[in-house]
Amino acid sequence: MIRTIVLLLLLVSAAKALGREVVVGVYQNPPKLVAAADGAASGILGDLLTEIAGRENWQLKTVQCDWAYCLQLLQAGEIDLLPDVAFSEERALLLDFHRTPALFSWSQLYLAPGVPLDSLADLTGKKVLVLRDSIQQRYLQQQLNSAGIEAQLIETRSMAEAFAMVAAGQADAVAANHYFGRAHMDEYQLMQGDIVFQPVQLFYASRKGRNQDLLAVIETDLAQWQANASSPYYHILQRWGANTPPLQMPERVWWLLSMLSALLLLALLGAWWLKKQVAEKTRHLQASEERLSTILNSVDAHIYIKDTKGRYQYLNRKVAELFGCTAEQALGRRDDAFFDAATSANLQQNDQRVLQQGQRIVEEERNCSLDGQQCHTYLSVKMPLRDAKGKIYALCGISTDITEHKQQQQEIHQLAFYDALTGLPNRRLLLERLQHAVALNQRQPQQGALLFIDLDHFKDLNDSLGHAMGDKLLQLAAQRLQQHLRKIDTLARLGGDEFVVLLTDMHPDAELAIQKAGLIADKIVQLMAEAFMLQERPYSLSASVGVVMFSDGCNADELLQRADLAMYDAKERGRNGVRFFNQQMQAEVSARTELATGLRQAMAQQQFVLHFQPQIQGDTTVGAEVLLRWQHPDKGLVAPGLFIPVAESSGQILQIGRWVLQQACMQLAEWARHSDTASWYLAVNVSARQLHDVHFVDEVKKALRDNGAIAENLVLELTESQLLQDIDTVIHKMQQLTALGVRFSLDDFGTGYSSLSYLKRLPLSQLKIDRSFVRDILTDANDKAIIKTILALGQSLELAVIAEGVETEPQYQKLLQLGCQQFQGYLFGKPVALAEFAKAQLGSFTQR
Ligand SMILES: Nc1nc2c(ncn2[C@@H]2O[C@H](COP(=O)(O)O[C@H]3[C@@H](O)[C@H](n4cnc5c(=O)[nH]c(N)nc54)O[C@@H]3COP(=O)(O)O)[C@@H](O)[C@H]2O)c(=O)[nH]1
Repeated sequence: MIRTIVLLLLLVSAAKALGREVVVGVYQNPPKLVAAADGAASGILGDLLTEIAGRENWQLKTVQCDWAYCLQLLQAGEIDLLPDVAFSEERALLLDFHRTPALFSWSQLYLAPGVPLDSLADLTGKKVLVLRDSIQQRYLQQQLNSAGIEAQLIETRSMAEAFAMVAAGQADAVAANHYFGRAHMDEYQLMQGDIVFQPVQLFYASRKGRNQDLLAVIETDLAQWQANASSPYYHILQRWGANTPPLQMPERVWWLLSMLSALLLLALLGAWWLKKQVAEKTRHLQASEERLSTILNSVDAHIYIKDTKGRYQYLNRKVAELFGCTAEQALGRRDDAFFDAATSANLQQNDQRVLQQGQRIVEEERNCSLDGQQCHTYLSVKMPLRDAKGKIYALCGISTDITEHKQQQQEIHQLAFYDALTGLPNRRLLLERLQHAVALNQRQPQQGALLFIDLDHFKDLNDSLGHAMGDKLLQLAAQRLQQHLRKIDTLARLGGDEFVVLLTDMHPDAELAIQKAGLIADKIVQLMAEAFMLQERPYSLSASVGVVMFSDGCNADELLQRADLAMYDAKERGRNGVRFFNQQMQAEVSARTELATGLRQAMAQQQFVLHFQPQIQGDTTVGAEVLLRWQHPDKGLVAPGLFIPVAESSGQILQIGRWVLQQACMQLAEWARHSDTASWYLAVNVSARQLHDVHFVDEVKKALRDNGAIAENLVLELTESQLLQDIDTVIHKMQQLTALGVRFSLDDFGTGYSSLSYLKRLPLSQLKIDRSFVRDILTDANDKAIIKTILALGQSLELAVIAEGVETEPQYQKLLQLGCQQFQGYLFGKPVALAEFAKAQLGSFTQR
């Protein structure tokens, strides 16, 4: 055993004597590490290693490399030791270190002259040189990243190169250990910056698990030497100018480092807070973007953004639906990808007004799909979008589909201004156009005319063939008229069977214009007289036309009223003709209007009175005709011929007739109470309007009932003309009343169409020979013949016949001779008030 130990000791000492080869990496980092001219390791750490190697009999073999390469060689195990290696946890995974630091060092920034640098933030935009793979590089990069500072870190291979580059103005600063910086800053004329960072402990390092023995020796020596101020350690430090005690940091460095750390902490806190704010803002933005998107996609409008080239940059759900694709598919495409050529050209034109002239426009756009099949109308509001400098970079559009609204508007317009049956303009549109034409004519007289057309006896068609056929005929008439008019003329339907033609620009010469209007009116009468085919059968009617020419100071309403008057005049003159308006018509209308007003007052103020004219048979008064008079406060007694026609046309005859019936029945009832007069009857005139009124029968019944009159004593006088219309209804009404006992007399007999066929159907009691025949009975053989015929007719139909207008004894005698038995006329008594009538008829009749 002892021999073995001795042997080992001998081997160790032999090995020592031989000297161990230690491969050392050397790079230039003065004064800490320097490669001497012969390649030997020098500088503080080189000399220390040489001192230790000398004592331990190590043969140092140096390998020159730059820092990064040296580190690679050490990790690869190709060198045994590398001085000047700062400790880090990361490196400790790959390398072994001794425990006692060989040196303490820190890093500082060295600056080109004039570069201000008070804090890390000042590095923004600066170029900073760092040794490649150095801990300064890693540290600075981390700090800059976490503080969000954008500085450019540029790698270099050596400190000397880096200092030279800053000196040459190629960079703003260089990060270096303070040993190198202090030793070289003056040489390169750089300034020491206030930023101090990363204090480090420097060691000799070896590849993990390889040279523990070497590191153990270094550890022992360093520990002993650092504890002894006269040791080689301090000599070497002194030699390389590192006079300050290297084992502790200078106070300023600590202070600076603390400040830096505090600043860093603040910066980190600031960065964290900023990050939080940004995250929060981003969240808010995202949330509000989602909200906005939800809103934009829910609204019932098409919202979009187009760039200056008309390419879609944004579109909401409605637009995507319209295009039939997703929003993403539509982005970047132009309108010509979705609309037909005309639409996209129009859209482009509108867009250019916004994009080039910066206008905000509101336009109605009619957009049709690519195939032109689907067209919609939009109300589009488009406005330019500008950047911070006011330059237009896009447009934003909001388009609302108003197709339905437009259609409704069109329908409303159609309903408001056009006649539903014929499609012609209605009264309102006619008046609008007429007002316009009148105004134009006043500025530029070109002569215009208004033609009022009314179909004659149109009611008969409705009554006989039904309203559907009536409507059909109105449509055919409208078409026929329209075909013969110019495009600039207006044909309107006012309602019922009334049409109006507005003719403008007829002729500057008034005479010629009147001629032209007359020709057109005649043509219309001809056109309407041509048969219409209804249910495949020809139906003929006629029309009456009133014409008025535009004249000074006459407005649209007045013109229409005048044309209407002229048309009525045409009707009164036998229909199927044309009448031009003249002032006399106007005067008649004014008089009629005045009269109608007077009649209303007369009724209200009980100004009507009844006169009675006797009717004679043999020598006896058998009854009387009731004749209406108006006791006018100014004009005296007004005869019915002057007001009955107006009462008829204004409809007041219904009220007046009711009153007459009531009064007549009252009188009948009164007479019935006295034996002398009990058999007297009263003949009451009934107007056409009354007879055709639906309440007529009831009103007669009511008058009889109200007054307790005997129906058999009431004679109602009708005229032949009243029986032309709606004969069946009239017969039915007469039958209802004759069933009660009421009698009917046919007045003015012989003047109208005395048709035997209807005479036989009518439940009549009496025929009344018109006084025009009686007047000339003695002189006119014709009249005499007519009277004879009427008397014969009455006999054969078993009707009583009464002659009216008997004024003279010879007339009376002649009538008696011809066989007439009943008479009425001035010969027997004029129509007089009741009192006078009673006085005259009760006793004095025989004295005539
Ligand atoms: N609907 C109603 N119509 C009425 C009513 N009262 C009258 N009338 C209508 O007015 C017409 C004119 O009536 P009047 O002016 O009263 O004339 C009557 C007689 O005065 C006139 N007459 C009678 N005898 C003679 C005569 O010998 N010579 C002569 N020149 N005239 C005479 O005739 C009129 C009566 O005619 P008629 O009715 O045909 O019998 C009148 O014709 C009615 O139409 C009324 O209440 N309601």
